[in-house]
Amino acid sequence: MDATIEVQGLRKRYGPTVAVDGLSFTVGPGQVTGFVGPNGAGKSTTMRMILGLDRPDGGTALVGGRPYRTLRTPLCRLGAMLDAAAVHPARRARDHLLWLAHANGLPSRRVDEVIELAGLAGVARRPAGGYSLGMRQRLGIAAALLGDPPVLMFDEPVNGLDPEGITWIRGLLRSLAAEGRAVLVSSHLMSELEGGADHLVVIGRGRLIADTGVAELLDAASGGRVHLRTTGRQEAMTVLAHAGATVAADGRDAVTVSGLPSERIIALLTGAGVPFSGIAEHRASLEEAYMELTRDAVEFHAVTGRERS
Ligand SMILES: Nc1ncnc2c1ncn2[C@@H]1O[C@H](COP(=O)(O)OP(=O)(O)OP(=O)(O)O)[C@@H](O)[C@H]1O
Repeated sequence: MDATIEVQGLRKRYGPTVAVDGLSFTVGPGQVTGFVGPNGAGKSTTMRMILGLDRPDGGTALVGGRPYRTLRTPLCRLGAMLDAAAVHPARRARDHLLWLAHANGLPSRRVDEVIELAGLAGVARRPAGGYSLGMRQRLGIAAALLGDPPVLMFDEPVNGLDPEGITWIRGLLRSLAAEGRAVLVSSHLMSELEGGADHLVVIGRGRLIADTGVAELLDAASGGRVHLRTTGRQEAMTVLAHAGATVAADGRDAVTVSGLPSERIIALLTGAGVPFSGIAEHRASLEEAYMELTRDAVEFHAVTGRERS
């Protein structure tokens, strides 16, 4: 079976609210795809439709080429965590997982493997009622991994976790993708995906804003800007502007230059005898790139928020 999720023209409306508005994207194997958008953008609704928990008003969502509801061994096709595991407080993690495994025809041996994978070995025999949010997230992830599925989907898995938990999840997602699986992970905070995702599907107001590799997005957002440190700021600005660059003073002894590559800037300044002590190409952060992409969607939400109050 293909390790893919294919969403095509997906639509969902709740009364007057259009939650998902003609969304199409593909989640491919061997990479972590970040599914990003502001609060209310439609991420959870899309994931519920992929899992067949919500019926689309239009469009299709396929897991390995088939609708989730038609899969004969769904747990072995797609593992998902939409909420931190909801477990009876008196039930132990191991028993919860054993019950899930047996209900799906999976061996008890697999339960011990996922307990190990999710880092729950130390607490698996304690009642879940005493678990922290982080431990419940790990239990949800263990359950998603039970069927060893080629496709994984996690809704806001790092929400509320401490830095150690975030680092752990990031590593886990990367290793799952390195095994060739398709991994879709949602977040409303781009910073949570920095260093964790290879590809991004960005949505706003239920619509696709960007479907792009992380590297391409960062290159585009970096915009060829160069930071220059110089004691001859005015002179540097004149020389570079004359050569066609866009220049902006940046503090007392620095200039931001766009429109010229660094080698050309160095050649021009050296030729004109303008001293400079540092030159660095600007690298946008993922957060910066995301803010740029979603500005319109966020403005929309700010307006509707005011209208509601
Ligand atoms: N069951 C529902 N009934 C009515 N409206 C809903 C329902 N589920 C979602 N919505 C609305 O649909 C829109 C999309 O919500 P959704 O939860 O899918 O967004 P999200 O991107 O997952 O947001 P968040 O990052 O806050 O989880 C929102 O306006 C939300 O209020």
